[in-house]
Amino acid sequence: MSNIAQIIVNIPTRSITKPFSYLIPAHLSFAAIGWRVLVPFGNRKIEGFIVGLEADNIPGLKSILDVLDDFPWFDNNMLETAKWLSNYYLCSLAEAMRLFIPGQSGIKTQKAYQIPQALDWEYTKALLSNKSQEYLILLAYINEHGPVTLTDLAKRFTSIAGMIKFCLQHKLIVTADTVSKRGKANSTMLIKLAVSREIAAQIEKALPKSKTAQRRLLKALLSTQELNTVELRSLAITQATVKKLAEQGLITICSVPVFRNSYAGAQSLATELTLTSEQRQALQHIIPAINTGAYTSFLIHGVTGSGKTQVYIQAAAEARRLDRQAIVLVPEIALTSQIVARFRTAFGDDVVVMHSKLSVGERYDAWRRLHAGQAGIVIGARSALFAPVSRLGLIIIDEEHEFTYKQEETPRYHAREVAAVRAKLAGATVLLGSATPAIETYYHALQGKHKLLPLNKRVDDIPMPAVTIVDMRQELAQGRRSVISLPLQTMLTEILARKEQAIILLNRRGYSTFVLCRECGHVLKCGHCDISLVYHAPTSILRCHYCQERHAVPDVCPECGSRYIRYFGAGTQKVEEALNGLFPLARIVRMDQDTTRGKLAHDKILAAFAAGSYDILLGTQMVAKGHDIPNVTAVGIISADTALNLPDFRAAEKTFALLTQAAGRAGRGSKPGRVVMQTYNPEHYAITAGAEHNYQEFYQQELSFRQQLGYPPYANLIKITVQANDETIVHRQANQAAAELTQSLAMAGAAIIGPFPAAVNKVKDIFRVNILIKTKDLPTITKQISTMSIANQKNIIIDIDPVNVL
Ligand SMILES: Nc1ncnc2c1ncn2[C@@H]1O[C@H](COP(=O)(O)OP(=O)(O)OP(=O)(O)O)[C@@H](O)[C@H]1O
Ligand SMILES: [Zn+2]
Repeated sequence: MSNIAQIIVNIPTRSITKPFSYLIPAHLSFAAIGWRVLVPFGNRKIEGFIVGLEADNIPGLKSILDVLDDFPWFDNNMLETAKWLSNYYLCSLAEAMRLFIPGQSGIKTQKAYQIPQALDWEYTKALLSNKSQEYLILLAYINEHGPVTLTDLAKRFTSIAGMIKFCLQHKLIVTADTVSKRGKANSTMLIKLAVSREIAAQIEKALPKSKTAQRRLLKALLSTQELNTVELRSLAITQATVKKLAEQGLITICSVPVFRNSYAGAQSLATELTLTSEQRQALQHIIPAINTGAYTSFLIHGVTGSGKTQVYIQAAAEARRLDRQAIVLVPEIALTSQIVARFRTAFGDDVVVMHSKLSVGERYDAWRRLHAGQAGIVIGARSALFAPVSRLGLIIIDEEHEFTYKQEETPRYHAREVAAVRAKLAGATVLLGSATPAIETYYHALQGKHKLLPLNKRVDDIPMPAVTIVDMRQELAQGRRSVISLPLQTMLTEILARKEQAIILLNRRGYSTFVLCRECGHVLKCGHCDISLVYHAPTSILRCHYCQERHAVPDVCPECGSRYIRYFGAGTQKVEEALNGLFPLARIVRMDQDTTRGKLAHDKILAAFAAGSYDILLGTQMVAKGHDIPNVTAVGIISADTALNLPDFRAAEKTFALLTQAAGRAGRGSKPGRVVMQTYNPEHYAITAGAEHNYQEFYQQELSFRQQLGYPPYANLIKITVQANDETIVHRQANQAAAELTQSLAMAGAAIIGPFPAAVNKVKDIFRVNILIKTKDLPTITKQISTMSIANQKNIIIDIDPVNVL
């Protein structure tokens, strides 16, 4: 029989990647893989998860102290998903499993005191004879209630610290830690009669008149069989009364989980809205798939404003009807309060929202409710994928093309890939949704990996907005130097006069994006990062957007001493200034990283804008995402080219998606929408196709480009990044790694590109050099890499299917 458990301890640190061995004591022999346990670790007691079992005889092992739940925390599907993750993304099982473990440890240990077993009370009394009575009272209290915490004692005794010190010194008390789980249980107390009704009735009559509460409780139980906490409260019956009757053996107290299912709300919503014929058709495929209980994956390719959310809600309702749970992933929880609100309207308390602002207790509570099946729908960013739902029936990934679905730290997983694995194990349905699906996803859909469900029209046949492309070279030729072109200015003037609203996008924050000496051409750069400093206007400060360092603006060029220091490139602050100049009466609100630092800042700005408190919402890509505001009839894109010129093979895809999404915010209500796109590349297919809302056109062009260069979806990529604070070392190591890779992978038909310095080759004083591997046989290549020395070097990052290749 296995007597040793391998345990991953739950300490939020990346440095612990290996499990530790602990002895399983006989009375806990039922503890199996997946159980959450309490183990000694250093001089602490902490939470751990059993990941392996073996039978062996290793001397000197510490024992597991206790189990923390009465069920295994990891079910088989969760464990299998973690194993897949560790194989596919080349991380340790511990790192993969940690994804399923909510943040910080869920247990709390507190110092406590108790009386040692062999305390000689006679000796103690003698010892304390010249001390105050308080000492004996204290010891008696600890004896009766121990172990007791210092906090508890401090409430009852004054000058407790001195007494504790004395008692510890003389071994009258010993320390013992108490362990409690954070997060309150979602259960309610239920009271029942423990004796027959006849006996209960007799006792009730025999009770003295003064015991009114006890009589009231018995009477109530005689008439209703059982009472819960709420009913007890309404009868004004206290815990003390309940306890008295329980002690006499007249009643039993049990605890039952609260089950909240607000599915009823969904039905009423379903009847209120008449689905569009396209929504209905999509659901005619999705609903039977959910019912089969076998894995199916769908791609809902729906233009902006086609009502994808409603399809998600109906699909979730079907999963709930079958008593299965749903995971809903959104790109960024702070920007998606609208979808959360719609799910809440439909499902009420059945929805659990996971976000980083939850406290440990709240997070735990959410986890427990999902685990116990008391909540059926979890909405959150990519990490919600690891929610402990044991009856998974549906995974929805909204805006599936978004890059936030890729985690940029170990384990570098992509939510779309992991969702497929989890769903396959659980026999669940996957719904991917987007107006601009990732090239890979659409390609895979055409290959049959996802069933393609198009929503080609906006609800109510609302037309797509009309887009004007403005060639900024022409503007300049006509002597116009403003960041706001004439067509954009005209459009804004018109809609402001009609009391309609506008969204203006510029995906760069700050005032000026670089500062240059006109005399010698020197560009001011961060001392720690190889990137130009951004000028921020209100504080007149230069900031590095990579390490956040601040610099004062120099009076003269640090290179040549010239006074000709000038500012170039426009950020959101500059556009705000220009808009204020052109439209002094318009109410303008800016939303970018600088204005959304506070909690709920995004929500506040968006809610105020949606409520009509502002006329123009200006900001970075966060203004372009998913918002559904009927009075927005105009969208202005200051620079369609911000992402286009980056040396990234996904530059066009990013540009097309952002333009389409941004344009899609216009004209979603009864009034038609218009869009102005400013660009220096008016002929580029990402821009022309974006202006025509023509995904097919973009897809065809982009696919042939990918095919020519052998990029995804025609091959898989692996990015190897070597990092070090010394430039020579980093290059030497990267060259070595590349040589090693070439030698061992060439046979397997992989192409090795590089090493080449990262686009920003130094960040926070760390130099970075990349190597890219292209392969059509990812499993073989990753397996090969896992055996190489680079797989175990701390300063080398291996990124499977990287989203960012820069
Ligand atoms: N069947 C329907 N009848 C009437 N209105 C609907 C219907 N379905 C959805 N709507 C409304 O249409 C609007 C657009 O829907 P939704 O926000 O789901 O679009 P979307 O497809 O997610 O768009 P985007 O990709 O731009 O985020 C919303 O205001 C929604 O309430
Ligand atoms: Zn910096």
